[in-house]
Amino acid sequence: MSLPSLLLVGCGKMGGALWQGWLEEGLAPSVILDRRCEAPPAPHRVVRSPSEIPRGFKPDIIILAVKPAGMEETMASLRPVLDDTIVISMLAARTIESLRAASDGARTKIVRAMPNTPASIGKGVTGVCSTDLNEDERKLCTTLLSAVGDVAWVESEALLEALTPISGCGPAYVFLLAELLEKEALRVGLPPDTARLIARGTVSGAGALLEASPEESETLRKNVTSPNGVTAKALEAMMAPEAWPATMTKAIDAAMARAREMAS
Ligand SMILES: NC(=O)C1=CN([C@@H]2O[C@H](COP(=O)(O)OP(=O)(O)OC[C@H]3O[C@@H](n4cnc5c(N)ncnc54)[C@H](OP(=O)(O)O)[C@@H]3O)[C@@H](O)[C@H]2O)C=CC1
Ligand SMILES: O=C(O)[C@@H]1CCC=N1
Repeated sequence: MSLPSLLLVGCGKMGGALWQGWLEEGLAPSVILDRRCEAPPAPHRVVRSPSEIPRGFKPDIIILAVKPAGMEETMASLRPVLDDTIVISMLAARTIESLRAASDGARTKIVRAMPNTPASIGKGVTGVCSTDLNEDERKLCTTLLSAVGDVAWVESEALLEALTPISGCGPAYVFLLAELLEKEALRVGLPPDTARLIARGTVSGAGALLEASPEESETLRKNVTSPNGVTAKALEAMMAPEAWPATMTKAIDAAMARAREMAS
């Protein structure tokens, strides 16, 4: 598939995950700008600073994946290549308005997106929002983002902010579950190799079943829970109102509050 020329700015945890996912699909960015990126130089070009962007290189789409606090500085350094581009910002908590202000009057369309790291294996979920794009540009962004997983366009930035603690942060909660299961496996006496194998295998197997099955997650949970059996006892502890349900609400609220702090 051929795509417009792509400049990936920031190739760390998230930018690197997108890059890996795109590479698998044969959609490598033309140029990657990152001070540390260790990506092999072909088929794309890796540069360490905007001054090293090849003369004459004209990106159509710029993927911004730097830390939120570095947004203004990065946008200012990109000003020479910003005109007539679509900037897709992956930054948490930075509004379209702030990105537009940082673009210093450039003729650029701004898209705000919230991906997640399973993009590196084509299993990401990306929320997207923009009011700047025409139909073709929207399709183009969908093509690019759907190469690394599912894409959900949302109507407003408020909704993008609402999905950030669910899907953007969500993989961390699942990895924490794997960590905790492994610790419990060790605590109840399993050898380390076995503890690791069964904890990771359980989380990844359940995720794969969830993906493959048409059933609701609730049904899949109930399928494991034999009446009056052992799972029921474990879930009684986890599903008590003050346990996981309350913790999850508290966690999502805390993440949203932090995003509001970072935006101000
Ligand atoms: N990690 C995740 O799971 C997710 C992250 N995001 C968003 O993605 C963005 C990036 O996060 P993450 O990948 O975790 O961060 P990282 O710090 O891992 O990656 C950012 C990379 O960009 C480099 N960089 C920053 N500014 C410049 C610059 N001006 N010139 C060259 N290189 C630069 C950084 O180098 P250096 O370290 O030297 O500054 C670093 O290598 C954040 O805004 C975050 O909100 C969104 C969804 C999920
Ligand atoms: O933790 C963060 O701020 C970023 C945004 C979503 C996932 N990581």
